Amino acid sequence: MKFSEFADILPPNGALPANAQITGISSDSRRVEAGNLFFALAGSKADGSTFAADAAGRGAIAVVAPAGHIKDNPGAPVIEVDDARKALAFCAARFYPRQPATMVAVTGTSGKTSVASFTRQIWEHAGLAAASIGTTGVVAPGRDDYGELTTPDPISLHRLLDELAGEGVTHASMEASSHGLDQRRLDGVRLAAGGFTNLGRDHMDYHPTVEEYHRAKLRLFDTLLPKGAPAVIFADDPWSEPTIRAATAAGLKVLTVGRHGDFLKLKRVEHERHRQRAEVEHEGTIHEIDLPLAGDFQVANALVAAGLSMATGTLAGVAFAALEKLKGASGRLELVGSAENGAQVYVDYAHKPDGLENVLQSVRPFTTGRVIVVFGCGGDRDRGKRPIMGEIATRLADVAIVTDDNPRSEDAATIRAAIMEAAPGAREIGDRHEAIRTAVSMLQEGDTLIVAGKGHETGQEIAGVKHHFSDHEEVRAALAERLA
Ligand SMILES: CC(=O)N[C@H]1[C@@H](OP(=O)(O)OP(=O)(O)OC[C@H]2O[C@@H](n3ccc(=O)[nH]c3=O)[C@H](O)[C@@H]2O)O[C@H](CO)[C@@H](O)[C@@H]1O[C@H](C)C(=O)N[C@@H](C)C(=O)N[C@H](CCC(=O)O)C(=O)O
Ligand SMILES: Nc1ncnc2c1ncn2[C@@H]1O[C@H](COP(=O)(O)OP(=O)(O)OP(=O)(O)O)[C@@H](O)[C@H]1O
Ligand SMILES: N[C@H](CCC[C@H](N)C(=O)O)C(=O)O
Ligand SMILES: [Mg+2]
Repeated sequence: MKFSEFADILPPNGALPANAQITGISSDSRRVEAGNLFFALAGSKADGSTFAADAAGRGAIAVVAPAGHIKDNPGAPVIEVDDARKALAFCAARFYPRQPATMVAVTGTSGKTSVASFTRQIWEHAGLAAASIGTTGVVAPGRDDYGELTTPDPISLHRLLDELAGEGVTHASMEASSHGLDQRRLDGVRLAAGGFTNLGRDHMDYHPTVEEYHRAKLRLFDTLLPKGAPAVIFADDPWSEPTIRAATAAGLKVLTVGRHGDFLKLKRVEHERHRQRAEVEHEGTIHEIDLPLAGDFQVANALVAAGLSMATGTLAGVAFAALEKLKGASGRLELVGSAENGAQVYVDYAHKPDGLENVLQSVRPFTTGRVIVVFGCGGDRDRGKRPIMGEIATRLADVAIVTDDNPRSEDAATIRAAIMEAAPGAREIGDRHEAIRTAVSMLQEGDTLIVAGKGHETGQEIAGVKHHFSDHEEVRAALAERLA
């Protein structure tokens, strides 16, 4: 691709002719190849500008950097821009030009993975070639790839979107994490609609205040979506109102869903252990929906997904019929097995205060015995949530077992101690394998066990090393041991 093809994104540079061939785009000097445009990004750990000479040495044709960051001549032309991350996102979208024709993004503290997956499933039910992109990876016709980030970096994202479009995918739903929005990872995506689930405490290690965390999420509505595009907003969250206000001010077509919703109004819901029966009003007609999923929060996720599919052209009847066939995303209040006495064991991805609170509350009405929870908190992540989650677990569960969940570079015992401080009466069993075995061995008739925090994950990261670990496998093995 010629440099001139980026003319509306990058300013001209006397040292770089308009017909210079750009062979690729990179934001990591270690991966630069001859002829690549290198984007020097100021990150959380390093300033990419310090690697400009390294990139030039590997053959970078030019370095795009924030104004004033590169002081010495790196050995390649320097192109200064106001916002290097934004420039990277747009250049990536130009370099990998194809995207599925209908793209939607969902943001919120909890429920993004579920909504992205449900939206894809509704589209599939409607006979469309659909994909979803998020925490659990990429699902599309003929693909089920594991992912590393919730919102991929712009280069990987646009390479992926281009491939998907090339494979015939016309509809795609993606998760917009607050990191992704803040770092402009999806600025170049041509979005048709956006969704909002809820807002709670999360990533306080990255965003200084909850208001700034909310503002990062709002970029989806006030910056990324084109005027007039539909914004499907869950209406029953404390943060719904400010989100609706921002989306309205941005000129979006606000469609609210939930008990306070106008577009999809939840009139009545009956929660059962493994399903929910909901009555939803749409344009004056009441639809009865039998949602085959555990967890009352899934009704909210299903409504946002239905709203996103309908806002992009799926007929109401088709969307509602699809809800009755939904499969939960892996590890989202997923029933993994039962003990011989009927006690049930769920694996759930709750790793934030709101998520934990929700999941423990959801199973209480169907638990005649005790609610038992095994959980921990990740290392190198928000430290403030540790005591909060300890308090929630002891308040809402009858038995709380505090264990490890990806200590990463931190001392695992210190993380557990911070949780235990606010969890009087909780048991501490650091080894997650042991913690799950102990919890399964204590199951009595009527009990429900929630193994929280890892969901679909297949590793336990300790001191920078990822060890294979699956809550699903551990639960199954512990249940088998009980029977043996
Ligand atoms: C804190 C954070 O979000 N970091 C992300 C960010 O890295 P960064 O820009 O801060 O990188 P940095 O290490 O400071 O380096 C700055 C720049 O120098 C470059 N560099 C560095 C070294 C070198 O030798 N040469 C070089 O060019 C780097 O490539 C980078 O461009 O941009 C990178 C590329 O997009 C991401 O891979 C990286 O994600 C890290 C691995 C991460 O753990 N991110 C998590 C926290 C995250 O993003 N999570 C969200 C939300 C999860 C959820 O709740 O669902 C997600 O979307 O997954
Ligand atoms: N609408 C919701 N409201 C509250 N809690 C929810 C909701 N949806 C899911 N949860 C809880 O949050 C956990 C994670 O759900 P999900 O993966 O769909 O969210 P997410 O926003 O993608 O999370 P992450 O940012 O960690 O990827 C679930 O296992 C469940 O415990
Ligand atoms: N995307 C989230 C996942 C956290 C999952 C939990 N198991 C943990 O390790 O804290 C993060 O990287 O912060
Ligand atoms: Mg997710």
